[in-house]
Amino acid sequence: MGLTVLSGPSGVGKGTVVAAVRRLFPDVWVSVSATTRAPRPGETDGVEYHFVDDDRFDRMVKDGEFVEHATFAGNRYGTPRAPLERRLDDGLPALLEIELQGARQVRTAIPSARFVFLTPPSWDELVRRLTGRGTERPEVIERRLARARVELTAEPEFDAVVVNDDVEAAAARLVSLLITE
Ligand SMILES: Nc1nc2c(ncn2[C@@H]2O[C@H](COP(=O)(O)OP(=O)(O)O)[C@@H](O)[C@H]2O)c(=O)[nH]1
Ligand SMILES: Nc1ncnc2c1ncn2[C@@H]1O[C@H](COP(=O)(O)OP(=O)(O)O)[C@@H](O)[C@H]1O
Repeated sequence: MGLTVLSGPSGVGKGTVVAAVRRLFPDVWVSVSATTRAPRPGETDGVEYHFVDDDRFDRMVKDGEFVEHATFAGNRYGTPRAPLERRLDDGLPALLEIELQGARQVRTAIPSARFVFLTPPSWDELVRRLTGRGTERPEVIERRLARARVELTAEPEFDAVVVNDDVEAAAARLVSLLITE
């Protein structure tokens, strides 16, 4: 049981499925990324993300503090190296929820990781979910949907594909992948 990387287009339900995975499998450790995105209502610094400004993000990049980092829809995101390495050194399961460019960097840095792609039942359903969440302005949704079209073509790069039709079923499938050698 090592590292599992979960990717998939914005709005597919990664956050929702990861929350269900935590309930089914409380031993899983989920990395907390750093981001320059502004917190959404209800998000707490250090819980969903470490919210940092651009200067701090630059310094973290320069100091080699990230396993991977990428810009997504105008904001920067990165996986802090030290907590992940501690967890993997102890041989415990770890989960990263990151976008495609970051997943590709992890594939190079940690080739033994397992890569899982979460996909929507249909394009229209993805649009409905991203719009229905109501957390982004229309132009941000457009940017994320444009990016989603690109990300969906990368599905064949992944070791496993999970369709997020039903949240609990998708979460159970992800847990089974997390605990498989
Ligand atoms: N490369 C990379 N992507 C990340 C990281 N943390 C989050 N992301 C991805 O960045 C994208 C945008 O995340 P966010 O703004 O929280 O929106 P949401 O995932 O649609 O709720 C998603 O695809 C996340 O999986 C990270 O540390 N590195
Ligand atoms: N299986 C599902 N069926 C219907 N709606 C879903 C499902 N999974 C997630 N959602 C909804 O879709 C929206 C986007 O989910 P979210 O977890 O924020 O996606 P992501 O983290 O991939 O951007 C949310 O409003 C969420 O409640």
